[in-house]
Amino acid sequence: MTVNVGVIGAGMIGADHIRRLSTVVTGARVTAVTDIDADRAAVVAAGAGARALDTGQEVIGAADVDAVLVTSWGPAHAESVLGAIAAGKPVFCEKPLATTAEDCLRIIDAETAHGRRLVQVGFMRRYDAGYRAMKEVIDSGEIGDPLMVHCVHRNPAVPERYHSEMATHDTAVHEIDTVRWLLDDEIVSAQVLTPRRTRHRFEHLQDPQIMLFETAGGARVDVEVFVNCQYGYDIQCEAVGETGTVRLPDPSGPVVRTAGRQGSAVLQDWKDRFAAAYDVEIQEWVDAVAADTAAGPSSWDGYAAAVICDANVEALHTGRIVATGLKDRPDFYA
Ligand SMILES: NC(=O)c1ccc[n+]([C@@H]2O[C@H](COP(=O)([O-])OP(=O)(O)OC[C@H]3O[C@@H](n4cnc5c(N)ncnc54)[C@H](O)[C@@H]3O)[C@@H](O)[C@H]2O)c1
Ligand SMILES: O[C@H]1[C@H](O)[C@@H](O)[C@H](O)[C@@H](O)[C@H]1O
Repeated sequence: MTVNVGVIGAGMIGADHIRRLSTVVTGARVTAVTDIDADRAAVVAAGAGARALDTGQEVIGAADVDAVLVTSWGPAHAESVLGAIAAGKPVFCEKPLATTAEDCLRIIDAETAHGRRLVQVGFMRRYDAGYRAMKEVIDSGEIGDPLMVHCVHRNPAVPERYHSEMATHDTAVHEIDTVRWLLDDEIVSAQVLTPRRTRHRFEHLQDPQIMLFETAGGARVDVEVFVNCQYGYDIQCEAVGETGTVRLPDPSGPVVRTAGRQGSAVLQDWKDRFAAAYDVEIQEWVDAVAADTAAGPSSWDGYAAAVICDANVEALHTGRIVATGLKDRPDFYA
């Protein structure tokens, strides 16, 4: 079966996923594309041999759309996801699932009422080979119960529009989801420490930030977010267990020795770092849709990320330890 995909939002990641669906992934084709920028939709649709439609609702309702991919701006996600659920169509939504916890809960209610999972959220690190290998080690029990996780998330630089709350919502959200998944544990509190700020930043930005999380099981997680580190895109993660540790492997590249030094390049762009993970993520989504099942990060994971991010932003502004106050996970998402 070929899955016909309709895409809402033809910007940077939307166009990249359309390319992926058209040329990398097997078993899918893009049939319809929309964007509030109609010219952009027309260009991107033409490149994929698809139709450009005027609205997201038209895409969702189209007879030649079996499944929907939402890659518009975050505040527009909830409406499209709710529309797809109402139409009974599977939907892949780039993160965030929605920009408020209330909207995430509306999606959970709609999906639960529908009776089976339709939604997958775009937390692509769960599809990265290195993180998957880490999870296998943790799940095997080889390092004992995990006690601590140390994470580093560094970007070379960010534009002026990037503000202090985005260090949580845009950047650390990846670690928030990844750690919940790696440990199969829930984050119950958040705290943010604010070191001396780098000179290499726009004035309004608190950079770096150190985020401290506690899980329901008592593990402690620290995340260094440093988005103007200058030297490259650097993602690190180490889980420390009772009898050993496991560390995320660095992307491999040739080691060059010359002029009395040895070294290898540091990636500069997050798109390169996770390109393979995006491929696996979208392939697995298409395979699940074709098999009439759903897998991967769920609406519940989208809700949890939203609530934990909100608590973390409150922690940043108040300097306090903030309880995340997540609801109990419904059996539907067990
Ligand atoms: N998982 C990841 O690593 C990852 C990476 C990048 C972006 N994202 C997420 O993907 C989403 C898109 O990011 P981007 O970088 O491609 O942004 P972008 O600004 O390049 O693209 C967004 C596009 O959506 C369109 N749009 C906005 N509202 C719309 C609506 N209501 N209907 C139709 N089109 C609409 C805009 O015109 C724009 O073309 C964001 O939610 C972002 O957080 C996730
Ligand atoms: O939107 C981007 C993206 O999510 C990257 O993966 C992250 O490293 C950046 O900090 C963020 O700004």
